Amino acid sequence: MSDTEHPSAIAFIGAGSIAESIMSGIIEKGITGPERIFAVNHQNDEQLAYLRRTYGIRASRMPEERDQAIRDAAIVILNMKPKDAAAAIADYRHLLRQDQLIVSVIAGLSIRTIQQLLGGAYPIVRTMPNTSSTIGLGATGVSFSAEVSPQWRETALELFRSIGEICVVDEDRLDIVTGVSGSGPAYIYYVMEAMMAAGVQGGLSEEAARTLTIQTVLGAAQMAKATNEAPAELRRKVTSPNGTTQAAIELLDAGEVAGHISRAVLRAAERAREIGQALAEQSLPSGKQV
Ligand SMILES: NC(=O)C1=CN([C@@H]2O[C@H](COP(=O)(O)OP(=O)(O)OC[C@H]3O[C@@H](n4cnc5c(N)ncnc54)[C@H](O)[C@@H]3O)[C@@H](O)[C@H]2O)C=CC1
Ligand SMILES: O=C(O)[C@@H]1CCC=N1
Repeated sequence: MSDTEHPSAIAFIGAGSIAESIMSGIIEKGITGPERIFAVNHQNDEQLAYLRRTYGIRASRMPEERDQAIRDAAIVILNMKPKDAAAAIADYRHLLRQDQLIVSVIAGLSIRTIQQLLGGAYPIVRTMPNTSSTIGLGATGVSFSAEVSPQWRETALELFRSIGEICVVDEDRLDIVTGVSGSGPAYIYYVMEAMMAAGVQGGLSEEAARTLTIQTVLGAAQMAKATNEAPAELRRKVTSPNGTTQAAIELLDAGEVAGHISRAVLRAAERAREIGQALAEQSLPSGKQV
């Protein structure tokens, strides 16, 4: 998507980890010029200065500049924590219009609740990206409200496609997308931390343990993608009968690690649902806190 085809200005409300991942990815891919990107956060001016310096975007909490930028934006991306969503939407909804595309990356927050908080049938793209979007290797689940036109759908898909792989799913599947790929990078980092620590414990330098671990994870993911073989088959090829891998896997099996990982993914999905339910209740007049 070139700047001339889609000269849309994009406003990020919330300027933390995931906002930075998405904006850096779309700038890196040349989706839109950094001068067309605006970001605002709650109170961290240092973070906004960092984003201006690092990416050349516009970022400010000055009311005039902020309000104008949000009004001018064709696409507004909501990037705050679930607990802050209701207050943030209340702060900004007077600036938003139904001819803008509202994108949410907020875990659990349903399209219905967003529309309730906005007070109208705004076109909403609900997504679940991940932080690997920073380097164009994100994995994003996407679903649309009925109000999103085919043209807006394509624009949103191109936006997220430019920073990685996308899967369009029914909205009720976004919680399990959160469990698998939204939170997913953290599980892989968790395994990497343990592999590196063991490498050092076994006598490697930190640098060697880090290099070998990163390359191993990268190579395993690339192999799965490039060969299209099932992970179980790829694992079989590493595992010599009665060899080192078998010894390691037996230990993992004894600890029911695969079951724990599956349960962890499902627990993350369940947590997304809980967050969503609390937000839905909170959006009602006598709502409770998330
Ligand atoms: N970090 C991740 O890997 C992913 C996060 N998400 C979702 O993204 C959202 C943000 O997560 P992070 O970036 O990790 O959080 P973060 O804490 O790094 O950033 C949140 C941002 O929201 C801003 N904010 C809060 N209230 C605001 C308000 N009233 N007006 C303007 N800005 C406001 C904060 O100032 C901060 O810049 C969450 O809802 C999370 O579910 C989704 C996918 C992956
Ligand atoms: O931990 C969280 O709640 C967010 C959603 C997916 C990744 N980070």
